[in-house]
Amino acid sequence: MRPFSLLVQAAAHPRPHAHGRAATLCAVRPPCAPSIRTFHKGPRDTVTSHPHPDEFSFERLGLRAAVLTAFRLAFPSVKHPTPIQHRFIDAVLKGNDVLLKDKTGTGKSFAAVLALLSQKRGAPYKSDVPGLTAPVPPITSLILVPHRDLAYQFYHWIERIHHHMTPQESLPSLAQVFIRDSTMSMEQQLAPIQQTPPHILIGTPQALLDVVQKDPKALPLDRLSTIVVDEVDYLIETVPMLADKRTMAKMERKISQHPGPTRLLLNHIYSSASERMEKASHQGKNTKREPENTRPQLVMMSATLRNHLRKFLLADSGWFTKESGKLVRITGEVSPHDPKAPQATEDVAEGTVGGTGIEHHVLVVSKHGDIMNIESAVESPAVAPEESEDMPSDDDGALLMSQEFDADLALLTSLEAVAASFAIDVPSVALLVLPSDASIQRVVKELSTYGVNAHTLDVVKDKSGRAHLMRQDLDTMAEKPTLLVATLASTRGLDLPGLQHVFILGVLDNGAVDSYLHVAGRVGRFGRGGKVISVVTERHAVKLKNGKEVQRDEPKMILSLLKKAGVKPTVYDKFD
Ligand SMILES: Nc1ncnc2c1ncn2[C@@H]1O[C@H](COP(=O)(O)OP(=O)(O)OP(=O)(O)O)[C@@H](O)[C@H]1O
Repeated sequence: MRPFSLLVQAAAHPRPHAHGRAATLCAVRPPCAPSIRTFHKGPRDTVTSHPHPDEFSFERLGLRAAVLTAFRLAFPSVKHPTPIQHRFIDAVLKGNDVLLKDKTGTGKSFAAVLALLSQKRGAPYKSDVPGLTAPVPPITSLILVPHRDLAYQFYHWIERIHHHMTPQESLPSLAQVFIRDSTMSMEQQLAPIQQTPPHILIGTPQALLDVVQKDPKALPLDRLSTIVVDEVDYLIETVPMLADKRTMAKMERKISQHPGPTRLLLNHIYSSASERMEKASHQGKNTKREPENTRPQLVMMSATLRNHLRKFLLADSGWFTKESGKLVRITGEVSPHDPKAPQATEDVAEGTVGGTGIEHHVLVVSKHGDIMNIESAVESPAVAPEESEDMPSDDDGALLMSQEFDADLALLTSLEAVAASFAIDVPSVALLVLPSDASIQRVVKELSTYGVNAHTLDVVKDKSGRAHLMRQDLDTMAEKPTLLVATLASTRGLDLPGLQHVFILGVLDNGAVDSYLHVAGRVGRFGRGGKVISVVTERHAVKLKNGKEVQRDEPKMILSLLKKAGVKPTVYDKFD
């Protein structure tokens, strides 16, 4: 079996040179200024994603020599950092807190890895773990990710670089993954991390929170130098500005009563750090010299960062530094839907789909099983209809199909459309993303009855420590094209550079634009092209859990979200 790396090796090439605009670092005013609810935007560091080799080089960034040499050998196709990567790595290595937003597939996560690998490791200390007598080095950085596949992707990049490092420390001392694993007890999972604390620990917030809640001393989180939160808008829930203030208040109450694991974990880490720093300053200790008496540097990033989340992070969370000039905000090319752009509203997506060469198609499945391009898929821009009253909302509970609509027929016809497109259009590998409540197993089974080589998308680590796609012999992908099937929850941030086609079944996340942007962003990475093909069902009645019947108009929902995302559906020429 060939490793997952082969997908990565087919990695994107940088775009042809484009001149980057000079960027200015900006600092956000310390949150101790005026009111806690006041949000100081400050100037943004807005730069272009395109590389400019003369100005920007990995060599100038001060990466650790061993890391630089190994990275060059492991990723020969990655020649120059983009201006944003340059700014980002520089800011991280200087110890600043960073809030980064740039399009999907522009190398944010990859740049974070290079920066973290180059960080200095703290001095060994006497651990609290029973039975551990010799001093151990601290965990330097913690990377928080929304799902296991992304954790293994980070791990895999590090593994590839580690392979070329000299002198070579052991891989577990460089990086380890900590995710929920039902096959092992928490203690069994923790043992290798406690025995050999890694330089970089990659984990999901829930798994780490489980540990902290059971035993706050089990992991030395009080000695972390840096915390990176990838896909921050997915991990931290905030309430958007709504016209209905009562609903907003209700949602805010819900979040404060039941904060998610990332909030709880960061609250734990940063409030403990503040307490320690306060105590140390009362005792007159020099906090700079004692790692356990400082707060960890915080780096957060995503391709989509709504204003309400940004406000929460910068003004209310209390996690970012209050030190003047120590917080760097970096924003990629401004999308036409950025709040700075004319007519933009809070409700409009603040992100764009990564590649410029991505085509967006929408196929509509009729009640009678016909498949056709969405009506407005022409050269002219699609006009999105107004939001309708009868569109189901999250509060209505899960949707149930009504008697008149044959959900099974719709599903099978949609899968038939995917199977047909896959057969004629996909040379090696494609991704099919399903709604969160769909059964991957059933879809994989149905697709195989249409002769599709379909598999669950699953990145795993094997016994030798290598990360790869489960059950995938990537050697055979070109001979036997493969369709990887996943749900929305497990595709965030995933990098499959060979991917040129993403199929989306239905309208994901009830029409949330950001979800579409992230799924679509699995293609078109680093300037490559790709196709995003949504297969939706004609308007039909659905029964909600509360017994109410509403109309679900998927064609209308998708047109509305595409308009917000700033993209136009074009005709998919394989169908009428
Ligand atoms: N400077 C570079 N030149 C060429 N390729 C690069 C460069 N930096 C990263 N890449 C490649 O680009 C791909 C995308 O990287 P990455 O997953 O870090 O993007 P991202 O911005 O984090 O995406 P997302 O927003 O979807 O999480 C990877 O395959 C990586 O190897």
